[in-house]
Amino acid sequence: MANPFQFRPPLHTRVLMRRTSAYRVFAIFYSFAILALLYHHLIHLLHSPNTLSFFILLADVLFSFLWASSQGFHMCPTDRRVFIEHLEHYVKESDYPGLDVLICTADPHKEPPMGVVNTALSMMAYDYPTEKLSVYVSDDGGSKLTLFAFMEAARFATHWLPFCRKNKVVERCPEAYFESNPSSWFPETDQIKLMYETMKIKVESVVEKGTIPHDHITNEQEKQAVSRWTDEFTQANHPAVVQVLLEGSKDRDITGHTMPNLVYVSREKRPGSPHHFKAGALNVLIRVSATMTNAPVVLTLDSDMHSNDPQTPLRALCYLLDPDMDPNLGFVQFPQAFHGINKNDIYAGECIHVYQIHPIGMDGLAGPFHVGTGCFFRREVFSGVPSRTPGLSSDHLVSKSIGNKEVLASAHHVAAWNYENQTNWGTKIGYRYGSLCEDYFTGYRLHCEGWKSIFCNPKRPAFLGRAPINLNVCLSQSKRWGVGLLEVGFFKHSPIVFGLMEIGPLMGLCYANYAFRPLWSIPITIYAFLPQLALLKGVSIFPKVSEPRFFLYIFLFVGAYTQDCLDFLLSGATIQRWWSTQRVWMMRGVSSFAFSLVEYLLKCIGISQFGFNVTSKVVDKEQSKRYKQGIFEFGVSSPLFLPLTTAAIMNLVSFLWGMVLIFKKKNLEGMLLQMLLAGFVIVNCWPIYEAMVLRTDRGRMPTRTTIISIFLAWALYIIVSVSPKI
Ligand SMILES: O=c1ccn([C@@H]2O[C@H](COP(=O)(O)OP(=O)(O)O[C@H]3O[C@H](CO)[C@@H](O)[C@H](O)[C@H]3O)[C@@H](O)[C@H]2O)c(=O)[nH]1
Ligand SMILES: [Mn+2]
Repeated sequence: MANPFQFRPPLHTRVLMRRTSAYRVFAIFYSFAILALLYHHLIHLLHSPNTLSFFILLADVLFSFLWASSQGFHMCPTDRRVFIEHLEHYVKESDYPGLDVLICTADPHKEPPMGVVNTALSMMAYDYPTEKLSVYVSDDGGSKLTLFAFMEAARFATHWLPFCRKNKVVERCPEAYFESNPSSWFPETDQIKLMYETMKIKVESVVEKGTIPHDHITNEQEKQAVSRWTDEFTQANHPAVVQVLLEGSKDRDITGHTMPNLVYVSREKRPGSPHHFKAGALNVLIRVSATMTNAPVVLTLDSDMHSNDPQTPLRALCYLLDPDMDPNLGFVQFPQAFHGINKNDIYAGECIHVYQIHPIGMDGLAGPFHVGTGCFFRREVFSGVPSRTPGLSSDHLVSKSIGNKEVLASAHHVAAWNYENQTNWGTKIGYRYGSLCEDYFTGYRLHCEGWKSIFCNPKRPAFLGRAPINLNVCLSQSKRWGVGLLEVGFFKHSPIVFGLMEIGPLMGLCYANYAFRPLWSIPITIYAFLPQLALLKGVSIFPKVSEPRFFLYIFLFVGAYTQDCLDFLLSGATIQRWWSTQRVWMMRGVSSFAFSLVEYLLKCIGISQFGFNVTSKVVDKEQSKRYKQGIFEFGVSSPLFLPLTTAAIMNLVSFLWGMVLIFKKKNLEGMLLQMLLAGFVIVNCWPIYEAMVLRTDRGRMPTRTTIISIFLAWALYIIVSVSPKI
């Protein structure tokens, strides 16, 4: 008998990208070129061992390793499409699974509550049956100001949700909607805008003052909630607070329609007991939501990522509800995308490699890594290895109302500081502890357990967040990532050993490529200083133009750069943005990644401790103006800038000295590659010279930093000039 379902139109399709064969052929040629270079280095080192050759060999070996590990991303790049319009052939809207949205925030001063509120409102307004939707907010800042913002938001939501529904608004984050000057102005728009502005002013003034005036508390329930902030209540020492702000079974919007659940959670914190940062916060939310609604689908989000498309959950359902899907599908990852990026994306905030090129590459293997936000999980993923009987049915729904006393008691119980003691939370279940990149680490562990993932990359970004608009913040953020990645690289189940066996060689390579990213700092730093120091001493270290090896170098450099640039252009980015990305890559190499390596080593020998330094989302007006003009922001005298300025000075001086040498000795042939290298670095460092010498605004390079780096460059020169081997 014919299967009655076999004529249903597909929910999604998948194809291997056309560029795959070109990638593979190029990889073969490139590998031979690398082997030839390494062979030559080795022979040379054996014949005449010296420090310089050793460092160059070390740099090239690391470059080669990192290049080889990046090939995992290039063997099966995959393109997918989903067809939301076919979903009705598979499931009725009333049978959609429940969806629990988990949002994290950590600090009302770095993450303004109005931003978090906007994120939550945009999710509450999803095109999804409201009775199946719950939004949970974790506040690691333990701040009554954030709670107050959400009490206001809950009231505003009863107007905002029907407004979006009635007018079919696509932009459901209120701030973004009003900012975009909507062309279709509806009769109620002015009124709702006024309501939003009033709420915003009220919340912002409360946050600024740091206290909630009595007259702002309108009912007994709110009074009780706020009264938990006693004098002993501090950010690092307080009991659990679970506050139901909207209850789907009771609350109605102004048109009488049901509302989604909205729950505020601040887990218990006690001094001296580890709380595992965001991973710990998410695990509490996973448990609290399990006691209250236990939806089979869980969406995790950062506080600054608002929804940009109300149909996003339906896209995820196209995979999660497909009866022919691999039963081990664990999560559907959407890329991080950003708004407010300047024209040339000077800080490479879009991270095209991390959020586009690499996930597309992994999607043809076991699936993309988890990037912390914008990810739809099957709840089961958090309870251990995949079972053979997956279920997304609604029998999971919990029967009691979320405001029920018993339910609230168990919600508080699972948010207690010591709840996880003697359990597998963080080791075998939930988000995994042990890395500051809890997202990457958890995704890795899930893949090792046999779960699969899928990359969903719609044309209209599903979520939009904010990327740092300040170089120091940007470098600190990548320093934190660097430490987190090294923690995975040198973890007992490191991707390079355990991963390769567990998830297959290509996936293992992909994970290893990230785990060892901070190692880029070694070859980049060597190439930023050594050939230049040699140039200052008049020593030629690369082959002459007449030698065939000269072309080997040119091929290796141009080949890698061209492939990367093409990858970028194919993902829709501009060439200027690619240029910025390669520049920031070098900056990270000498600065943040080098710092991560040092910080990680110090931690290993027990000298230092590190924490999750939350990325600031506060926007300074003046800085934001400079950012829009594409001007780099230095301003503070941060140690992270020192390697940048030192390298900038070293390259400039050696280039000028090289010119002198060429004129005097006419030895252009032997020095050409060193001169080209220094010239390339100088072009990249242009904004640094400007900031050191030409600029007068507040974002210029602090004079202190410039002076220290002149001294450092000079000291390096002295060290090298007294060592006879170079
Ligand atoms: O103790 C903490 C620290 C952070 N967070 C939250 O974690 C999220 C991410 O923090 P943020 O500082 O914005 O991280 P990013 O610099 O954007 O970092 C990226 O890298 C992180 C891992 O290092 C991932 O968790 C993020 O999803 C990813 O966007 C935010 O919502 C924070 O509120 C907590 O809840 N508790
Ligand atoms: Mn963030």
